[in-house]
Amino acid sequence: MISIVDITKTYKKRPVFTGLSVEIAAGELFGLTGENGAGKSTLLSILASVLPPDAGEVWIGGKSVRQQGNEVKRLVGYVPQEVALYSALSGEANLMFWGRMYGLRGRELTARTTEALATVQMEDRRHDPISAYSGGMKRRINLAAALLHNPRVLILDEPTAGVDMASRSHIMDVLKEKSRQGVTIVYTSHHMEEIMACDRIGVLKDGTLAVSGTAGN
Ligand SMILES: Nc1ncnc2c1ncn2[C@@H]1O[C@H](COP(=O)(O)OP(=O)(O)OP(=O)(O)O)[C@@H](O)[C@H]1O
Repeated sequence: MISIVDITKTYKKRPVFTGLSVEIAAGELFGLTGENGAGKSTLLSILASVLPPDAGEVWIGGKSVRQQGNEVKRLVGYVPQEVALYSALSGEANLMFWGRMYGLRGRELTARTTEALATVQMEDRRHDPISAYSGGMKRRINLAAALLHNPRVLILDEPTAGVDMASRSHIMDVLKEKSRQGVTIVYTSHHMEEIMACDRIGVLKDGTLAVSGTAGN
């Protein structure tokens, strides 16, 4: 489902990775970890078609992130590390906004918003403005926004950072269920137990990716 072929990325002459390749199968829950600055967010932004690689190619569902970025974005739900929400609007209004951006309208938009709020257990605070949410609640709404259009691929940059333990374990359950339904998930975390729950683990270090196990396992 995701094919990363020999990609290179350099910031101001400092290489983040050189010649990185990996295949991620449909329905796989792939955990990515590594020290601060190892390049996890950079790799995820490339997969989400937000940042181009300097060289190499990434294919998602057979589409090139370089040449078919807009089609890739339709296939992908992306949660960046920074929370991107309108603080004056309620959680529900933020989700409705994102849903419209994904082309959802009318009853479908309302139903998907309600479903996403339930998935991240935020129904009771749906009408409160984002400015009244805790950091963990904002992360949960950000994750809900990525789920709205039922994407085939989820790219999640530390979706549980700042989230309390009970909600983290609920989010992991949601991700495992999505993966069982065939959604391909690439997920970063600094929590070892969350990484260990993945089908395969990739560790980024010194510009290379060491991967445990075999694709499809
Ligand atoms: N816009 C940028 N300009 C210059 N250098 C950058 C930029 N973004 C990231 N870097 C550098 O690229 C390297 C990888 O950063 P990245 O944010 O991908 O790491 P990370 O593994 O996600 O780290 P963390 O665990 O802290 O989130 C770091 O050395 C970082 O300083």
